[in-house]
Amino acid sequence: MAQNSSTTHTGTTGSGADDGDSADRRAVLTRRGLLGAAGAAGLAVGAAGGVFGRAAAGDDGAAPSLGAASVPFHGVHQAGIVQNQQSQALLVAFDLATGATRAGTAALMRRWSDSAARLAEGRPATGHENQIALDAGPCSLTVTFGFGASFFDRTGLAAARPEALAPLPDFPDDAIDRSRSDGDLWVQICADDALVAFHALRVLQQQAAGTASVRWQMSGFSRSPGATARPMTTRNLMGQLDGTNNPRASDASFAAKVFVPAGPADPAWMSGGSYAVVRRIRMLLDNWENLPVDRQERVIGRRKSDGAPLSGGTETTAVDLARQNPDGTLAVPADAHIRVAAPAANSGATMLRRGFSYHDGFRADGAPDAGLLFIAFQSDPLTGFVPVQRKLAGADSLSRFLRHEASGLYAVPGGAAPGGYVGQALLES
Ligand SMILES: C=CC1=C(C)c2cc3[nH]c(cc4nc(cc5[nH]c(cc1n2)c(C)c5CCC(=O)O)C(CCC(=O)O)=C4C)c(C)c3C=C
Ligand SMILES: [Fe+2]
Repeated sequence: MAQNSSTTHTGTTGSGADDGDSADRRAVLTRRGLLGAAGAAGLAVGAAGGVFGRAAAGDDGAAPSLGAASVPFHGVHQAGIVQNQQSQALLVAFDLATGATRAGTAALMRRWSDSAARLAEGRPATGHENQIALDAGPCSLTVTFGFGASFFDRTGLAAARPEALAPLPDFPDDAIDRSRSDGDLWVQICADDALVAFHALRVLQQQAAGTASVRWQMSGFSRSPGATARPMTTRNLMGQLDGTNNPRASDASFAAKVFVPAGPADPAWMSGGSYAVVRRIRMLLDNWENLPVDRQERVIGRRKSDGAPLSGGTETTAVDLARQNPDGTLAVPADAHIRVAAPAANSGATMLRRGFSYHDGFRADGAPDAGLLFIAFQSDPLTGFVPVQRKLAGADSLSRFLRHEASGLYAVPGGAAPGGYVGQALLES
């Protein structure tokens, strides 16, 4: 089965996984044939990096367009994990209807997978087509499906529930709203166009009718492709470059850290899959913005302007946690986020962070309801997210500026082959 890595997405980086060095694996599509010239002209500049960034020409010499960029749905792994973050994300959890059967759930996963594959190619959905994305190409749409712990009880598959899907522990200072957490099914929809993403959401919701209904939904965003003079790590709403020290697909240990291996230790249906931890983390932005920049930098352990570690060098220089200032203090403070979260401080715990910013208006006290939809993919949350968050909750100076308000953990099965559907090996076992 092919890897689903072909895309013309050349925008901002942030997840670290599908970075510039994988550009040669990308199929370069041009806007011709997918979009009308007039409507796409503006988009073409942004997607290619155009006058600002890295440009790539199509086989007819035309610049590839943002709209025409596509990520195949089918592959060994589901799409939406290793690809660069798109500018738009819709996260949605569904609960199965009372009386939903395993067969009915399997039929839903088949419908959803068929639609996700069609939409990822820029084709209309079968049934429930609402024309919302009528004039657009696929815009790097990815749809990623996951199963929550409750999914297994509801479908009579309790015995198949992986140990790794044990409920996340309560962490100190968590303020979790259960109505916006968990869920039987989780769907991550990402695209470089808000209408394309919403179109996919509506199609999936309508195709679920009678089998599953929405439990919660959250909307996130990241940098738009072409917004910066060169492709670079995206910034979060605290203004920091966020994603620098993510594992890279070129790292020898990348697959072992992010994807479930084939082998007796893990369920066969999870082979090539991953576990997604989702946390809605509100930022106390008024407090944060009142902190002088040099103190903000000591909270994270990196320079705000360019992301360089306080131990010296540039953004990509390896952090030297032992380095001392001339006065003998640690260059990267003992409670700095990057020190407390580092794999070296957590028995090698690693995860692929692929979060999105959110902003949902303002709270009664005038503070923005805004922060990070933290999403982390890993081969085992019990050796990935859990120990790191346990440590952060107690020792990270960034935690003074954060509130964890919603939480979810989902088994994200491996990708589907053409003609198959996500979760087939589990639901037909
Ligand atoms: C449990 C895991 C983590 C949570 C929750 C988390 C929240 C969180 N992080 C930032 C901002 C930054 N994080 C950075 C690095 C970083 N963060 C984690 C883990 C969690 N972060 C790790 C493992 C790392 C890498 C550490 C390393 O090895 O260097 C950075 C620095 C840049 C980078 O490497 O990405 C920033 C900035 C926020 C704002 C936040 C919650 C809202
Ligand atoms: Fe972090």
